[in-house]
Amino acid sequence: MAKEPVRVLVTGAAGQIGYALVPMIARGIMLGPDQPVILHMLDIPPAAEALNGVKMELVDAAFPLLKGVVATTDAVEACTGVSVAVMVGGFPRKEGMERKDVMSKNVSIYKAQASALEKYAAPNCKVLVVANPANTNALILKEFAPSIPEKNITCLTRLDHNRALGQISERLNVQVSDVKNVIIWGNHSSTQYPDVTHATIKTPEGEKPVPALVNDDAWLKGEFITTVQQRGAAIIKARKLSSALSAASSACDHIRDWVLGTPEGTWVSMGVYSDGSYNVPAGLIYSFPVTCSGGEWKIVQGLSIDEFSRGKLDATAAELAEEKALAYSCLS
Ligand SMILES: NC(=O)c1ccc[n+]([C@@H]2O[C@H](COP(=O)([O-])OP(=O)(O)OC[C@H]3O[C@@H](n4cnc5c(N)ncnc54)[C@H](O)[C@@H]3O)[C@@H](O)[C@H]2O)c1
Ligand SMILES: O=C(O)C[C@H](O)C(=O)O
Repeated sequence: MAKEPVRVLVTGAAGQIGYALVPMIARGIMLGPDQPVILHMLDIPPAAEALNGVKMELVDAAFPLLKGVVATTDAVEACTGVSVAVMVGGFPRKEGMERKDVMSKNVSIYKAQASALEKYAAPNCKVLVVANPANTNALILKEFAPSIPEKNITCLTRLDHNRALGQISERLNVQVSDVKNVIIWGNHSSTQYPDVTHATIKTPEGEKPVPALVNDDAWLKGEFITTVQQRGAAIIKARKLSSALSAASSACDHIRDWVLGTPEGTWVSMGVYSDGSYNVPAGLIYSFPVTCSGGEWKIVQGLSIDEFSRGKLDATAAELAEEKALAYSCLS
């Protein structure tokens, strides 16, 4: 029997990530090739005409899984009945800015949209915040939507996770699909900690640890980390626009794994509400290694954390605590 369509919200849908993301959702890349979808696209009035153009293109593409399109500038209409909400709406940084420089504009959007989601989305709606500063926008959304369970509010660090996989694959000249279990800890910012301590490569002789195969601690603790931390800035420098196709693809990966589950023996990185695991202060949205099953994520427990890693985990947590304080000062 054909499945009932799922309503998926994309905010900022007239923007560049939105333009890459909505066709991926309509093709089944986010929720699976047998899951029909109804797309809800929200943007602001100055972008209404462009948004309508995106809607026209979705109709023209005749996606078999696409059962309807709502294109609106009304947050209530956009949020009504959605089971997945991908929050991309906001303002991207420009060259030379840090992601937190867009804080004051973006956190107020997330405070306002929290209540529309809380009141009108389907019960158990899964929320993914993409817009920067992603962790702190997600935290503000959580705090101003107290009836949405905290486990349902997440932010995107899967792009950083995928960037780390890509860097290891290039360095070792192996297929990216053979690299797994990197970790992004902390903030989607230049203090994030891309960690390969527990990462492995699939080889004909079985799984081998990445640190032993790379065999260059200076690179792993230096250039590898800064390349991943600075990749967003490098894309902005090259494109004069922030990453879009990789962000859209990673957002699909994030929701797909959350809804459909992670493969056995594999974890991914998600920004989730900290419960104090790994001595990360509770009450921050922090990126952890997680596995997903039955539509729920779970933080991977018991990984060893050496002194180098401990310092990095704490530094990015400290930045998130600062961002939280700054966000509240912007809202007051
Ligand atoms: N977490 C990540 O990995 C990641 C990756 C790439 C980009 N980003 C962030 O995603 C966001 C979007 O990036 P983009 O390149 O698509 O930007 P963009 O400027 O092309 O698009 C953003 C869209 O949001 C809309 N918008 C603004 N305020 C809104 C509101 N209140 N409600 C609904 N829509 C609203 C704008 O009109 C615009 O159409 C930025 O904050 C960017 O920094 C995050
Ligand atoms: O870096 C940015 O500002 C955009 C995005 O967060 C990215 O990581 O590409």
